[in-house]
Amino acid sequence: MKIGLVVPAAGRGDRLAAGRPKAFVLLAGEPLLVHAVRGALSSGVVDVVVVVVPAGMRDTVLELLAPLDCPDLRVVVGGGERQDSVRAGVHALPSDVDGVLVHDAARSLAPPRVFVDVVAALEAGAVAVVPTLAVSDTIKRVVDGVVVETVDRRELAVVQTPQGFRHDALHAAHEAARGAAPATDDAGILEALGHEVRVVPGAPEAIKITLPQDLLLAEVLVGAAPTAPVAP
Ligand SMILES: Nc1ccn([C@@H]2O[C@H](COP(=O)(O)OP(=O)(O)OP(=O)(O)O)[C@@H](O)[C@H]2O)c(=O)n1
Ligand SMILES: C[C@](O)(CO)[C@H](O)COP(=O)(O)O
Repeated sequence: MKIGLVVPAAGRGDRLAAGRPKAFVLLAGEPLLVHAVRGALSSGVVDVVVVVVPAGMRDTVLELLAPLDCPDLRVVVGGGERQDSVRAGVHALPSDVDGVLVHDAARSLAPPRVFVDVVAALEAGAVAVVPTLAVSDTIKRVVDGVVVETVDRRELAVVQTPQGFRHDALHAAHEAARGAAPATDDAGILEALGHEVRVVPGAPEAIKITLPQDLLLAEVLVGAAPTAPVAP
């Protein structure tokens, strides 16, 4: 399959409040976006890269990503919501792409193994694939300050990116969702149309860097990453 990668990186990062758009905040001396794209390329499964950026940042991104040797790099400007940015990215893909990986710049430490697993599921025939982790806390539904239910966490999953889709299905779903209330992930848009969404194992280090404490954790995780292959 020919695989396109769409990286939404056009968010403001209000919750991180780092004084610049989040994708350009430094982690171990490099922008979050560079970590995210490098991780995806290391998987060896990506043929085309579309990065979706804030207005005015196109040249900066081309310069930042030049050393990574992206196979076919396109940079487009995003929209007001994540969903608008992903749609702009999907529109920038060449029509001969078969499968699409949508991967948040904010999940900078997603390991190459997850990209490989998501693409393998697409190649096995899935229309939509998400990496998930089990929930480790007890989860309750709370209404007006009162617990109304303890949810069975065995049925719950934390959902990450990269999320993988058949190109035609993702394009059609994003078109159908134009103008609707924004979804928090792309799989949700396909679910709403009745598509089956498969799961593969996520990765604990693929945290979404959202709050200042997430960036601190990411610094620790980068420092803990092995720099050489680990002997069996
Ligand atoms: N209009 C938007 C909003 C978000 N994103 C991207 O979507 C990913 C997940 O979004 P989130 O972590 O919520 O980022 P922000 O919207 O930047 O965060 P905040 O809500 O704190 O401003 C990020 O890589 C972000 O850059 C985007 O491309 N376009
Ligand atoms: C797509 C996502 O990363 C999956 O967990 C998440 O839904 C993005 O959410 P955000 O509220 O836009 O950060």
